[in-house]
Amino acid sequence: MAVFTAVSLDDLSQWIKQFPLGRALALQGISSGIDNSNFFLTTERGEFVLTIFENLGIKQLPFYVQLMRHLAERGIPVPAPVPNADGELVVTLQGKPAIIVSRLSGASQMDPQPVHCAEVGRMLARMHLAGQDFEMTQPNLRGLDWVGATAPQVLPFLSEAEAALLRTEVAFQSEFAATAGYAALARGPVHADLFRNNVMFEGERLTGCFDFYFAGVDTWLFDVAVTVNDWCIDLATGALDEARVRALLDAYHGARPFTPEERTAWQPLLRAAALRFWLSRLYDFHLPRAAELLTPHDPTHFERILRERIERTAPELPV
Ligand SMILES: Nc1ncnc2c1ncn2[C@@H]1O[C@H](COP(=O)(O)OP(=O)(O)OP(=O)(O)O)[C@@H](O)[C@H]1O
Ligand SMILES: N[C@@H](CCO)C(=O)O
Repeated sequence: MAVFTAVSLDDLSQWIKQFPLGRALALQGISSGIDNSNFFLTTERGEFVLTIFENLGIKQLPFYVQLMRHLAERGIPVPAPVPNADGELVVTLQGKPAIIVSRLSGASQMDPQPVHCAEVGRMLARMHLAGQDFEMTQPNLRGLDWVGATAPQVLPFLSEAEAALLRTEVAFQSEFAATAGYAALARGPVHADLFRNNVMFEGERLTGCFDFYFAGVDTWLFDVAVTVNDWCIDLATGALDEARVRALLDAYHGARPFTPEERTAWQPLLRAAALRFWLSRLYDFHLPRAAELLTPHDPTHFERILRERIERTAPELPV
């Protein structure tokens, strides 16, 4: 159950008046999600999602929320934050930061086919392009600095084989990040967590994506790698499914062509993306937050993906 802060319609009756949404008519807690309290909110003006932030620092929120607004204004199908009468997007509810955003239609596609992967690839490329003139900046807070700081914290909990893999991969990624080829990669705001559960579909049509709370400025290719490592794999083994990889990459390339530097960096970045989620899952598994209420994600899933990417060359980026 992912409603950590209790809110009733009664609690909202005064609070909602600062928004141009009319009266709140219905409020329903959303049970999925592990980081925030989410509610479907029906008002006289339509369907919305109310999010109360449980863990995110107030300092980071403006980047995420303004980025959603920026992308929504440019026609990318992401939840549009609703400003209050003072133009503020983040307001306090029950003593915590909260936002109201538009509700996307559709449902997650947890068994994606090439047609769905193509939609995701096209949308991701459009999102990268639309983010180019976003003025705020915040690094990817799960980037290489975080990897370097977090790996030593989990190492004491690992088997010898796991520890060896982690050490070797962190060293490999640090070396790669110091190359001129890496420095030449295109960068901008990236979603950085575009997994199957963060995208909505109606049939074969993508209706939107959400959960921007790991967004930051990083290489566009890292975002592509994160997305491919979830959308285009056999979940049991972590192996890439060539037809889905091709569909996603071709569609992305059609909207924003890959560069020669990106073609060179593709295999290392697939590994970087696997490492990032292996490490965050290891951290959550071995060092859970005091108030953690839910079962952490399985770290071995991303260990398998990382080993796969090291052992087998993935389909190359299209030319
Ligand atoms: N704008 C939206 N439109 C429709 N549904 C939404 C929207 N935002 C969130 N949801 C629903 O709420 C659920 C939880 O949202 P979200 O994934 O953002 O929460 P979270 O706590 O950050 O989760 P996690 O960290 O596990 O990804 C989603 O699975 C989705 O069903
Ligand atoms: N997508 C992340 C969870 C955080 O959103 C994972 O699968 O580990």
